[in-house]
Amino acid sequence: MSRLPKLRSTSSPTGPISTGPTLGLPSTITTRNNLKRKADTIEEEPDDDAEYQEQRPRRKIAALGTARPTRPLQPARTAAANGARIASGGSSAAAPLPKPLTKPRAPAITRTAPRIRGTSAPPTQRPKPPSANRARVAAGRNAGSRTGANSIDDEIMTEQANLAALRSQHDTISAQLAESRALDSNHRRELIGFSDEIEQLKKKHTTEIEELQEKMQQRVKDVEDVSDELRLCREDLERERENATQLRTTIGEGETRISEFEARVSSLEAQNAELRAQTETLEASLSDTKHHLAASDAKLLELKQEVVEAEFVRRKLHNMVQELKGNIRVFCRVRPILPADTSSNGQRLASEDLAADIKYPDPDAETPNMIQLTSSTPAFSGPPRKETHTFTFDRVFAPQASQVQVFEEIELLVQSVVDGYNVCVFAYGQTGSGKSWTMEGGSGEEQAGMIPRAVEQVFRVAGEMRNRGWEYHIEGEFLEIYNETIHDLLTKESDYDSSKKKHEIKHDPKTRTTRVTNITTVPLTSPSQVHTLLSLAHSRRSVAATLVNERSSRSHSVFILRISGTHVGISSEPGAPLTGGTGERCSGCLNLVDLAGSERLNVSFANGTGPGGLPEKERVKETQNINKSLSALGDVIAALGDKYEREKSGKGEGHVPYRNSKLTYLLQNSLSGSSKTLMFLNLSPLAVHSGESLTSLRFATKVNNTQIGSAKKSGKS
Ligand SMILES: Nc1ncnc2c1ncn2[C@@H]1O[C@H](COP(=O)(O)OP(=O)(O)OP(=O)(O)O)[C@@H](O)[C@H]1O
Repeated sequence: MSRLPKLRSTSSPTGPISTGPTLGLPSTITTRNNLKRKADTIEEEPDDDAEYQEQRPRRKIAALGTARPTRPLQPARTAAANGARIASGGSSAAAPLPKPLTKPRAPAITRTAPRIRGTSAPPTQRPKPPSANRARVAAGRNAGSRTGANSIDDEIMTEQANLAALRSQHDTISAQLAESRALDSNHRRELIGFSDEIEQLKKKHTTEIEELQEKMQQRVKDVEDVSDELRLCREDLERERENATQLRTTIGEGETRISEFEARVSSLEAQNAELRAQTETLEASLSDTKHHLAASDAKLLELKQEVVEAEFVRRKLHNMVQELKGNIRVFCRVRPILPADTSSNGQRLASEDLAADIKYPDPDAETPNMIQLTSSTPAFSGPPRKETHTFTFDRVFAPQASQVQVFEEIELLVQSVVDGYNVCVFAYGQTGSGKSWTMEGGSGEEQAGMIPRAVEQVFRVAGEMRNRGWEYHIEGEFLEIYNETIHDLLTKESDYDSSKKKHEIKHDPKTRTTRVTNITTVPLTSPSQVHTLLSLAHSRRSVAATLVNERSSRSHSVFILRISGTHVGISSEPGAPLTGGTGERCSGCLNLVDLAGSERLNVSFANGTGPGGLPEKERVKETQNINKSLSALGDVIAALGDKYEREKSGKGEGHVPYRNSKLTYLLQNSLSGSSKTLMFLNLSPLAVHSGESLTSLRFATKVNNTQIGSAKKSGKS
C-alpha cells in the first residue's frame, strides 16, 4: 500500500501519452486491482506483440493489400497497373505493383481502443472510410466515359497522396508504437518491479500480519491476563469492601465501646478521686497502725522470748516430775480372760474357775497402783495354804483398762523423747500375758498399742514444737534379738534370717546414742507409716518360723524411734524468713521393747522335741539365751540402783554389766541413770499362771524399787 504513491509518481512523469490516442496510458494508477489488471493486460500482450512482430511485415502488406475490400478497387488497380505498364513501355513484369489503396488496419488501432479511455485528443488525420472511396469509385464509374483517364489519374494521384499520407501516418504510428512499446516495456519492467515489490510487500505484510496476529494474540492473552487480574482485583475489591463494611461495623462498635469506656473512665475518675481522698485518710490511719504494729511487734518478740523461756521452764519442770516419779517406773497390766482360755482340753470352763485370785485394792483411786495376788500353796495336810501378796507399782491396770488409758500414762515419756531424752519402754511377762498386745496392739484404732500411739504422739508433739521454733527429723528401725543375734525386721525377706548381714551395736559416749550396723532405717514422714513397718516385721517373722507366735515369744523385738530437732526460729507469717532461732539441737531415742516370755523354763531335758516343735537342743539353747538376757536385764537394773546409791553416798562409780546380753548392750544408752525407763509388767489372769505371775511381780517390784539417778538429755549441743 505504501508503494502506491510511488507507482503514481513513476507513471506521473510519463503522463498520458499524447502522441496518439491508441497507446495512451491511464494518467494515474490508484489501486492495486488496477495495477493487476494492467499487469494482466500487459502480460497478454507479449503474445500479440510477438505475433505482431513476426507478422508485422506481412500484416503491413495485408493491411495495405488485403484488409481492405479489393473487389471495388480492382478495376482501378488494374487500370492503374495497365496505365503504369503503358507508361513504362509495356513491361508489366518489371514494374512494381502499387500498394493497395487501403486504409491502415483498423483492428490494430481499435484493439487498444478500450485502453485509451479518457484520452481527449481525437486522431488528427483519419483516412476516409471505405464507403466514401466506394462512392467515389462508383461516381467515377458513372462518369467513366466522361472523365476517362484523367479521372483515373486524379484518382490515382489522390490515392497516392492518400497513400503517402497513410505512409506518413503509418510511420508516425509506428514510431508512436515503438515508443509505446518502449514505454510499455518500461512499464512492464516497472510492473515486474512492482510485482516483486508487491510480493515483498505481500510477504512483508504477511509477516507483519503474522506479527500483528502474534501481537494480537499476545494482546488477547494480555487482555485475558488483565481480565483475570481485573477479576481478581474485583474479587479483592469485593472482599476489601466486605472487610471495610465489617471494619466500619467494628469501628462503630468500637466507637460505642469507647463512648462507654469514656463514660466509665469518667465514672472511675470520680471514684478514683473519692478513693484518693479515702486513701489519704487511710494512709494517715495506716501510719498510726504501723506505729501500733511496731509496738505490737516489739511486744510479740518479748512474748516469744517469754514463750521460749517458759518452754525451757516447762521442760525443766517436766523432767523434775519424771524424776520425782522415778527414772525407772513400772506399770502392771493384767489382761482379761479370753474366750480361748475358757475352752481348755476340750472342756468348757467358767471364768471364775479359771481366774487367778487377783484384787485391786484401790479401784477408786485416781491412779490405782496396788495389786493383790493370793496364791495357794499345797499343804502337807489339809486344804492348800493361801497366801496374799500385795504389790505396789507406779500404776496398775486392771483387765478392763483400755489402750488409751494405758497410753495416757506414758504420753509424758514420749514428750521427753521429743525434748531430747532417751526413753526405754519394755514389756515383761510370761508368754501369752499380753506383752505384744500392749506394745503393738490389735488391728483397730482403739486397739492400737504403745508403738503406734507413741509414733503418733511424737509427730503431734513435734508439730506443736514446730510452732515454738523447732524442726524435727524422725526415723524408725525395727529389729529382733533371737538367740543373742540381731535380725533386721525391715530388711529384704531373703536377708532377714540369714547370716548375710552382720549387725553390730555401736555406742557414741559423747552423744549417748546407739547405732546398729547394717540396719534398715526408715525416715518417717507421717505416723501412719508405722503400721506398714509393723506389718512388714510380722511378715518377716512369719517367714522365719513355722509358728509365728512361737518365734515372737522366744525373741525380743525392739522398735527404735529416733528424733532429732533443731531450734530454727519462727516466721512471722507463712513464707516469711525464720527469726529467733537459737540453733539448739537435741536428739532423743524411744525404744519400745517386747521381751521374750519370762516364764521359768525347764532346761533339764536334753533329748526329744521340746515345746514349739523345735529340737530339744535348739530349745535348750533358746531357753538359756532368754533366761540369760532376762536375768542380764535384771542385773543391769540392779547394778544401776547400786551405782546410784554408791554415787549418792560418794562411794564411787559402780559397774553396770550391759555386755552380758545383746539386749542390755543394745539398750545401754536408754537404760541408765541418765535416761527414762518404763517397764510394763504383763500378767496372765489365769489361776494356772499364778506362780509365774508371782515371780514376775517380785521381779517387777525389784525394778520398781530401784533408783537409777536423774535423767540427762542426750545428744545436746
Ligand atoms: N488387754 C487385752 N485385751 C484383750 N486381749 C488381750 C489383752 N492382752 C492380751 N490379749 C490377747 O491375749 C493373747 C496373748 O497376748 P499377747 O500375744 O500379747 O501375749 P504375749 O505376752 O505377747 O505373748 P508372746 O510372748 O507369746 O508374744 C492375744 O490373743 C491377745 O490378743
